[in-house]
Amino acid sequence: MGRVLVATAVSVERNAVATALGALSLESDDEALGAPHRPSGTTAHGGRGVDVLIAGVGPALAAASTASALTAAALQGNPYGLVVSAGIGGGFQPEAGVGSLVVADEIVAADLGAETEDGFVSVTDLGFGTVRHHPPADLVRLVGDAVGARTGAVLTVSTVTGTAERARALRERHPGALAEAMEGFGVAEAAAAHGVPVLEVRAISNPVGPRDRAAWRIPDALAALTEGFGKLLPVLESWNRHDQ
Ligand SMILES: O=C(O)c1cccc(C(=O)CC[C@H]2O[C@@H](n3cnc4c(=O)[nH]cnc43)[C@H](O)[C@@H]2O)c1
Repeated sequence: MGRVLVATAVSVERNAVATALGALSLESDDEALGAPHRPSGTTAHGGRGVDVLIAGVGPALAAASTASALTAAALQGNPYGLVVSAGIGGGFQPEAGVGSLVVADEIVAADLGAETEDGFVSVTDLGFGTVRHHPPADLVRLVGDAVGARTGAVLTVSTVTGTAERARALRERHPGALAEAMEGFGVAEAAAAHGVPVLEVRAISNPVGPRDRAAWRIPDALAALTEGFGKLLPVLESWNRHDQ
């Protein structure tokens, strides 16, 4: 069975996933969400071939951290067979309510492009690179069913949406979007560079829209993440065994 790398952004997310694995131990790490990121000593090693990495906030750091972990594992002759970007995220309303889970069927770099007089133009429309990755459809369906999550596009943004206007603009450009977060596309780029499939799972902590940081329900979302991973792990294990 291939090993699984779960890339979270911050320690509370790593801990929420590691709790589901029974792998919470380790480095005493009291970093709160929003506190400075400490990149060292950040991996929880689950007994089930699953490692949970604190990859950092934002697509660039998440990509660099994930690529480093994938390269190190490959050089050690023990490569990963699947990468999962996991954590909390903003949910587009009313589809993705606070406390619910979303599984990405598409991981989209939503602000990678150029503003023009005629609106936003993605880098692919400018002739460069890619702005979307697709997790394996069978895995998305299996995981969505197992954890009771909606499946749809999850947007990766470098700036958390803070106005109704921007939320509306994102939904107009991406009608299938259920959630936004800040790391999925970076994690997916690293996975793609290594030829490894990717999945993204988000527990919704806040609505996408006007900024109201006090209303973020982070503990509820982290509890949903733990519960979701408890149900998801057997699916990953069996998918790895049978479908790789
Ligand atoms: O309060 C702020 O201004 C602020 C600015 C940047 C980052 C944060 C974080 O708390 C990190 C958010 C962390 O969680 C994910 N997340 C959660 N909700 C959202 C959202 O609505 N839009 C984008 N990302 C979100 C994200 O993946 C980060 O890792 C706060």
